[in-house]
Amino acid sequence: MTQDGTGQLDDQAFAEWLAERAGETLTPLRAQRGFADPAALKDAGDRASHELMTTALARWRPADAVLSEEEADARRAWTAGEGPARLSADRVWIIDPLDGTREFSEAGRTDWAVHVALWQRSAGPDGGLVAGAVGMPARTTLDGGPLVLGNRCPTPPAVDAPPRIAVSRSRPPAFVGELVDLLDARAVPMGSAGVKVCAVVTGEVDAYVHAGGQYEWDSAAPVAVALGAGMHASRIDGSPLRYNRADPRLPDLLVCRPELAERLLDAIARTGVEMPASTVTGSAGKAFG
Ligand SMILES: Nc1ncnc2c1ncn2[C@@H]1O[C@H](COP(=O)(O)O)[C@@H](OP(=O)(O)O)[C@H]1O
Ligand SMILES: [Mg+2]
Repeated sequence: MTQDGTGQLDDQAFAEWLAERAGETLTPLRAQRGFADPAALKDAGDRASHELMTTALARWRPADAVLSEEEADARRAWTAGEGPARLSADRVWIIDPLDGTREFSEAGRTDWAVHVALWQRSAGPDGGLVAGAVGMPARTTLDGGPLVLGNRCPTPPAVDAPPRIAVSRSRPPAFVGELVDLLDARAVPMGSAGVKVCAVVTGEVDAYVHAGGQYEWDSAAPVAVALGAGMHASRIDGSPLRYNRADPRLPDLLVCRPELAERLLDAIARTGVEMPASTVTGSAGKAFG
């Protein structure tokens, strides 16, 4: 954490730098500890990455607030008149130190990620995401470097084929079978919200649909990356995704190629799934193997 110039990086470059640094902590942990005790490996990964990221944020962005999955009270829904500093802050880093924790603890899997997003109050009536990076430390770029997607990725060309829809391996939405039938689509199970959104951005799939439970840190950085690439990102009823709320639950989302958004939203509504009036947590579907 002594790199010269880190303090001068703009927010987007800093987000990418931080995602890459966290990966440098997580990758050796898997090699050192092995996979015999998955629960201990998950805990060690969550802790080490959270520690590195919050230390870096305190050093390089001391005036900003942080919402991390791994902090005490992260999941608490605050009521009026109480709450952490982030609720009155102008800038909040929303981080998931290790997304796809389950896959991180399984040998050979590369579908886990590090999420770094910056929410800023001045970015809209409800604030908005102004920077974001998703690091995938177990995947590499063509020149062998660690894969980190920022918010300036190009939109991949449209494909004239049945839609491929990324879904959770372990907790896919209950309506996914019906959705796939309605669209003559194909479900593509994989781990990590960040990896699934990046698969949309790179053109590996055309959409990512989730429902049944998630928190702001699961989608903030991936959504910043998706919006930067010109993708559609919303709740599954088409309403906006809002961040840095008193209640951090954000249980459903749709990220997809822009030209598919209307068709997908319409098909999701036709499945009869209960639409998200609030942050109600619903039931997840049957897991993929
Ligand atoms: N029904 C649910 N309730 C709460 N969190 C959920 C969930 N389904 C998925 N998630 C969270 O969303 C992230 C991506 O899930 P998945 O890999 O299954 O697609 C994971 O984050 P973490 O790995 O950070 O816990 C997971 O915990
Ligand atoms: Mg997560």
